[in-house]
Amino acid sequence: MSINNTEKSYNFGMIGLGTMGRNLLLNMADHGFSVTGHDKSDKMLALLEEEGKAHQLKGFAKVEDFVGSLTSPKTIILLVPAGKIVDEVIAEITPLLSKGDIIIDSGNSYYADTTRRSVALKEQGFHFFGMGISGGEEGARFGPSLMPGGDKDAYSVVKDLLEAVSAKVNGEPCVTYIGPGASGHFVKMTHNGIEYAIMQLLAETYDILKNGLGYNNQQIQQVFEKWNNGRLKSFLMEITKDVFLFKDEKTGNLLVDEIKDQAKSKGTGKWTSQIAMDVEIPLNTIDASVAARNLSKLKDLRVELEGAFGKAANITQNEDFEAQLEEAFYFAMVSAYAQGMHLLWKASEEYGYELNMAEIAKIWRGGCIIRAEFLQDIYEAYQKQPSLQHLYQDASIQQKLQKGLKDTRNVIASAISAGIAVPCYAAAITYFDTLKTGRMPSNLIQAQRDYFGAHTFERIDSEGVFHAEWSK
Ligand SMILES: NC(=O)C1=CN([C@@H]2O[C@H](COP(=O)(O)OP(=O)(O)OC[C@H]3O[C@@H](n4cnc5c(N)ncnc54)[C@H](OP(=O)(O)O)[C@@H]3O)[C@@H](O)[C@H]2O)C=CC1
Ligand SMILES: O=C(CO)[C@H](O)[C@H](O)COP(=O)(O)O
Repeated sequence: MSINNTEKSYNFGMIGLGTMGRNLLLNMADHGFSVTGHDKSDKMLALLEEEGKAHQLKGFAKVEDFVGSLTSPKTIILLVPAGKIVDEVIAEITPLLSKGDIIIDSGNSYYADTTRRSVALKEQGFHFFGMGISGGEEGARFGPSLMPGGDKDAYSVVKDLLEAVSAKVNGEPCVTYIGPGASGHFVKMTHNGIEYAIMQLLAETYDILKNGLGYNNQQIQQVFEKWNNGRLKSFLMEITKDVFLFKDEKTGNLLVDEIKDQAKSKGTGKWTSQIAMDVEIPLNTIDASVAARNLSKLKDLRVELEGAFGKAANITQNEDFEAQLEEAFYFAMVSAYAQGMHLLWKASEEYGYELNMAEIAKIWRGGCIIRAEFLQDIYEAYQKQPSLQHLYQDASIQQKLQKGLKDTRNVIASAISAGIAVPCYAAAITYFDTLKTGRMPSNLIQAQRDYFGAHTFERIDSEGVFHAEWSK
């Protein structure tokens, strides 16, 4: 059965019309592209009913009709749940496609799956690329940040479409060709790792304000609102401040107070930490945010241990505490972005992604969940020094970190003294302190390894490896 079918052919097709696919399809239609959709359920019918009059939308309930309606090269974007569904959809459509046709997986697919799919589809003569998308429902509808990576020839076919539908900052589209292979999905995964850390930092700040300083939700909203008018301006700060005033229809209370303190996840944050471990890049702040979601799930154990050890105390505040907290947030936020960029720097080398770090920062300035004023600073840092290993090496960022360091230490020490859990803040300062330690105590680790396992050690004064008979 076809829906709103005509004899017309369509240039781009979307499979998966849920939160993201539906909105991106509407966005494409808004920009005058001739598009059609398909979903395994009857979502196309609902979409046509709601939006069909206002938009030139077509849809097909049968995948054969959907594929058949596309002009060549047939170009299909997938926005279905990541994992085996992507393989199932690819297996369903490839017999209906011809060599040279293009498949774009825009879901949050695991980068190694994208590498596997790229190789397999290339062997079959298809063009394939993995494209990260960020911006949620609103972004997909009115301008997301897009991270396409893989087959460059295929990118040239969809470049105009992607540039048209993406968010714009200073008139420039928030999309760029990221690089070969699974680089698009790797960059999106890293984006989400940073997202986890910033979200957790906002949550820890809420805890400090609420339980440390005794602020109510309105007061917390005001703090975030004030910060959002300054250098901390970001999409996550913006939406978080709104949460504190949102009323629950059911109880009439503020909804935030009615929500369970157990955070869920779909995996991208965990993958970021796992892969960073594989390529030996430390992501202390991001790792702490992944672990914090897991800690949140241990509700019964947390309640039991609160009974045994007691609740956190108040923070004895001085009048500057709020301003110091702003410095601490800035400091910790920088660590999250710096760690993500450091991972990308390493991945570029390790996997041959040839990443342009400035361009990545540039396309994250708009449309995506981690868009923030600070991304302009990151963009400028990598523009000045394209091969910069770490953001902390940038002189202007060094100056800002140095300025807030004393306040940052004071805030984190005060929270820790009061027993308020600040895993990301603590990780941020520890990460910084370790990175600026010229001689770490790791000589002792090597001595221990050699003592119990004859793993050998290296000496400062001579080349080569050595072993000592420690127990003699
Ligand atoms: N939501 C977000 O903010 C973001 C999501 N993403 C990623 O984008 C992808 C899509 O996410 P989202 O839109 O939120 O997910 P949804 O679950 O809202 O939408 C997915 C759609 O795909 C449909 N679907 C499932 N299997 C098939 C199939 N075999 N053939 C055709 N359609 C199918 C689903 O139908 P049914 O419901 O009937 O199963 C559903 O309508 C995911 O990988 C997600 O991680 C990326 C960025 C942001
Ligand atoms: O990609 C996204 C935002 O950028 C998705 O919203 C993703 O689902 C968020 O991750 P999680 O569900 O693990 O919190």
